[in-house]
Amino acid sequence: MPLYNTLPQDLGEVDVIIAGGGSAGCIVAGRLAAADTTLHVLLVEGGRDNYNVPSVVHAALGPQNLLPENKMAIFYKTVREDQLAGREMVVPSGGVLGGGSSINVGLYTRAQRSDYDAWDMPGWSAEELWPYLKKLETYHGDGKPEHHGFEGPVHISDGGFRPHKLVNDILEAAQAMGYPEINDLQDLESNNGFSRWLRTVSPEGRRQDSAHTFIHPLLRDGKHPNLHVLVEHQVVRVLFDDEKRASGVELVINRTHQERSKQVKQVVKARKMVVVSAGALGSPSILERSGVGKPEVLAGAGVQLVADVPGVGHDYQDHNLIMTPYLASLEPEDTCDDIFSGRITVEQALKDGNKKLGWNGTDIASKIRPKDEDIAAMGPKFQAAWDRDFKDNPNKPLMFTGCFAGSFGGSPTYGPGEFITVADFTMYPYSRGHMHITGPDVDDPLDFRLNFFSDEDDTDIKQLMWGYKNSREIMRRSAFYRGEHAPHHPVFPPGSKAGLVKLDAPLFEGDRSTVRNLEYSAEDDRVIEEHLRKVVVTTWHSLGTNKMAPLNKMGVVDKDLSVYGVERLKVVDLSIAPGNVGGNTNNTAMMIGEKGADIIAKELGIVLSSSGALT
Ligand SMILES: Cc1cc2nc3c(=O)[nH]c(=O)nc-3n(C[C@H](O)[C@H](O)[C@H](O)COP(=O)(O)OP(=O)(O)OC[C@H]3O[C@@H](n4cnc5c(N)ncnc54)[C@H](O)[C@@H]3O)c2cc1C
Repeated sequence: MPLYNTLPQDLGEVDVIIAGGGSAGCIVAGRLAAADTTLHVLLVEGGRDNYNVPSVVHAALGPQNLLPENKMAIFYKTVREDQLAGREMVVPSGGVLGGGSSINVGLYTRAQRSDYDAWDMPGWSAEELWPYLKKLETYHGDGKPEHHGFEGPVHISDGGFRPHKLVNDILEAAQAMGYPEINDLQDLESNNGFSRWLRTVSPEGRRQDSAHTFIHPLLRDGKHPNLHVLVEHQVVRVLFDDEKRASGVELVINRTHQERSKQVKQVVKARKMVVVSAGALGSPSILERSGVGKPEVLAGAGVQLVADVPGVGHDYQDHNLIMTPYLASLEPEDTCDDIFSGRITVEQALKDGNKKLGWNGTDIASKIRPKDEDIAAMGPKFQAAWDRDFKDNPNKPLMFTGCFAGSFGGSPTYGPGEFITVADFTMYPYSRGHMHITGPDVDDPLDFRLNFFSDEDDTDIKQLMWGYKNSREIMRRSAFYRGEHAPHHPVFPPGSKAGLVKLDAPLFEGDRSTVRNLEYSAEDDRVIEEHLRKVVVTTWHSLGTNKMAPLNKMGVVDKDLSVYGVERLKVVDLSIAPGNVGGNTNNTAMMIGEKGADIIAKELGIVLSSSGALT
């Protein structure tokens, strides 16, 4: 089984090196190694192996992966951001084999048709990407068969558990606000409704991360000695020959996992290609440390220039998220709280075969747009942005609103069924940040800025303000609603008509349409804005830092994912996304992995299987 945490002495040269084993990288490595067993592929992952790790396999234990002591995530820290109430923000990102797909919430969300079309690159229109979207999955949900795949390694299902009473209640509440239930919101076309969300979890309740689906089967079938996986090692930089062809990588032991007494660098050579796949926050740093980037950034970091590609690390994007808890009267068995709070131990849950272990707590979510009167209420600048970018494109949602059954993160002090948490994130924020190196080594500080809420017209904060108000109205129309959990809501002034409440019963008897919308004054809006600056966080959906676009438009890679100015070097991960997508990003990262594998295979003269099956 060629998985190592020490570089074997005889592994000095392979055909293809993939730097970063996350959602996309594992797919590239798995597809290539499976298709041609004479091709020696080395996947280098900074994090540890994830095989059968309980917090990976059981989606309900996912939040444990965000505890720093568990060493499953990389915590990228930003500079102090004044527009975010002076906070230094932290963006956790997958830091283990499988990357984000091993630690994420597991929501199965595809982008919208118009997202890929707007990328405007030959070979990357939604129509051309359909085969890759289908190839990766085995789908167990509703919808039309022509929109899904049924032979791929990644099973998509409800994971074997759903709290139906809660789900139906929220769907009815959303309907009372004008949002219908949509059978399949992941067909690239549907929009402006709620849906019973599926998960990247198998019907048996096992997480479907890229490593368990594309790497571990090959490591264990005895037929793929050509696939080598090196964990707990970081790629410092890509090496080039005199013709600026990528010829190998320089590695170091990852200090998070093993002793590295001194900066001992090791080299592995690549006969054919190097693929950088370290994610939107990891890949730009590898390129810059390799001498590919903006000359001023490289000079400041003491790195010699190889290729002048100013777009590297530029135009960072994410979605803007708020998680807002509400007081609820839920059935304890309908929430995650018992597992999160430790009332049920993992050992007990495993012993009992508790189906909640395969649950991510999120069964209902949406892709939604504001109504005309909401848009007008957000002022002329917002109206102009809407008219320009959304109005004539009904395929484009403004907001994701989803409900998490319990208190996200949990606490032993919370009573069972006492909370529900709403997640709202804006799909297409206008603000852009950046990610750059400040020195040549992996341990040098990074110059990372989210820059949320920095757009000139304040459109981004207005979008999220609408999200807060709109989801509050949906909660107010649910039967379980008992008010707002005050510590995590805006502090409205005394006498405000939008003041927080604590109730003993629902706001309606029988007919939800009797509930009237709250009224917000200008002062209330000011208070919400102040609140949002304090609570907005990453949605863990970093992308766009090595854009696929023409070089003169700050592009870093071309349509074949080749890095400008050098040869034999590709980037295959979410950093290449030139524009944002209307949904959670793991599916897009996996699609990029499939498409990247196909591009590379064609260039190397390898034939990939046309079905989704791995071998
Ligand atoms: C907590 C969390 C929750 C999320 N929830 C969802 C969700 O519910 N649904 C959804 O669709 N999306 C979700 N996402 C987002 C999704 O998982 C990511 O967009 C996706 O994983 C990105 O894939 P990628 O291949 O671009 O990068 P990643 O998966 O991040 O892979 C990059 C890999 O490179 C490694 N690496 C970094 N630097 C180096 C280096 N120098 N050398 C070697 N290796 C390196 C990292 O350890 C990592 O394994 C979530 C993400 C997180 C973190």
